Amino acid sequence: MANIVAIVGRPNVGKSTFFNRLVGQRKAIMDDESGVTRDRHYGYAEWIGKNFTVVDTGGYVHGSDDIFEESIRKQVELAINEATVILFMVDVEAGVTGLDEEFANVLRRSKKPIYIVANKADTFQRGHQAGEFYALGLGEEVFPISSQSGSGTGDLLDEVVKHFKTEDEENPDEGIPKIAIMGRPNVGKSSFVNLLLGEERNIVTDIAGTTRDSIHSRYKSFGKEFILIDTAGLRRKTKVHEDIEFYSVMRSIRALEESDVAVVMIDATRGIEAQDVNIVGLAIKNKKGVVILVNKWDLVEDKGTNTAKEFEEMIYEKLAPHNFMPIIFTSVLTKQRVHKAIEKVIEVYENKRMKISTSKLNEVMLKEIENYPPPSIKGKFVKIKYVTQIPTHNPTFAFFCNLPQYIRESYTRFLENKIRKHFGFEGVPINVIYKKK
Ligand SMILES: Nc1nc2c(ncn2[C@@H]2O[C@H](COP(=O)(O)OP(=O)(O)OP(=O)(O)O)[C@@H](O)[C@H]2O)c(=O)[nH]1
Ligand SMILES: Nc1nc2c(ncn2[C@@H]2O[C@H](COP(=O)(O)OP(=O)(O)OP(=O)(O)O)[C@@H](O)[C@H]2O)c(=O)[nH]1
Repeated sequence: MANIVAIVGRPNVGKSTFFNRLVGQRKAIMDDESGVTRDRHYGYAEWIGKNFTVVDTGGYVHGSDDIFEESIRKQVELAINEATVILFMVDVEAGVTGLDEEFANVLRRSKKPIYIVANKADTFQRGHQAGEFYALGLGEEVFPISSQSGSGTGDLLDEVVKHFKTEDEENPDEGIPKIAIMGRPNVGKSSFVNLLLGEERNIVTDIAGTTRDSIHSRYKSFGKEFILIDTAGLRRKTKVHEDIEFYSVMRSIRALEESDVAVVMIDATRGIEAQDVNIVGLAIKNKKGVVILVNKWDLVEDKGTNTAKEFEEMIYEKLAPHNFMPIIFTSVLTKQRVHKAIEKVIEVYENKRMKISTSKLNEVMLKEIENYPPPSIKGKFVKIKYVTQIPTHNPTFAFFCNLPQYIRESYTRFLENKIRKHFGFEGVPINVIYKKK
């Protein structure tokens, strides 16, 4: 089971700053204007050898009937449901505010361990003022910290990790593909997700809560188990338009980072467009498996025997030199080939984890290399001695040779093509690297 730390608190106390410090990347969106962190953000962190997930909740404004704020409130509750430990962040500069008290009232109902994190305690003097938060009558202890400088965070984390389960527990999600569904607006992402989760919905496990909107929920659909990343954002449409594009891009990127396989949906009625090419490029750059769905296939009129083939060629041409992604023609509306799409995703995931033995690899590849050795450059002859697959998260092949610097890009493509020809790896980016030997 995962260890989850949720950071909650009213807007502008420094949740994003603290989150970024823990996660070590600028994953959350930060802004001086309050209320900017509008979505649940999560990332992975580590403290003295213990790994955990950090959830940064957006600002929570009580008693408002604004839909957007309502959804924020829900997300906070969700975070609370899912958390192993709750960090309730307050601001020593501001002292106890009415909103802090309202937060405390909600949090008091939670049975989870809660720590009050008194942020912006940049100086010793400020640290002393943190004592006033004991008045909230909540939590195990108040920890003065400065998210900006990092002071005090170590003591806090030492306490927090005491609540974690031990590391040697098996990851229950090991071997289950994490899927991100990507694509331009209106291509059918929500419909696809709803089809997967809707009628044949069958939640296998949830990290903690019972809600379907869990951060990493495992589903079984069409007979396959998988984890959909950040589906809440896909299915729940807010009525607020400001910055929606920005947030949807952010969400896609985040979902992509967390996933093993990206399902990229293309609209059959529009063909492949620049934005689609960008999305696929992003997935490949991130070394994710890719499955392309050409959706709304039902809307394509007068389909002949070659229509799909022509479509495929057009896509590969636009994505050149990448031609390893499977393409499935689907209609989410009529459920045509949706089952096949899911099967393909699982297959690509398995390809991504595939390991080829060194003996097999050398047997096959050294023969190919002998038939077509690296062309000599400036009188230099490159001699490749052996090849091995390096144990990494995505297929990486190291070719050991005398003069790695004299190998051209085109020869790398040749090697990649031969690996694919013999061993498959459909849908998965391959790394070919050279080492001096
Ligand atoms: N002095 C000081 N300022 C801080 C510290 N941590 C954060 N801030 C500042 O406080 C402001 C709000 O920080 P954020 O991290 O955006 O706060 P948030 O709680 O995520 O805010 P919302 O997105 O509105 O929920 C920013 O201007 C930060 O630079 C700190 O330790 N000391
Ligand atoms: N004919 C047809 N319509 C479809 C298909 N898939 C989705 N649609 C329709 O296309 C429209 C957009 O679908 P959504 O699922 O909302 O698309 P989305 O990609 O989630 O859109 P955004 O949330 O804007 O990014 C809806 O009216 C769907 O009913 C399909 O396979 N065939």
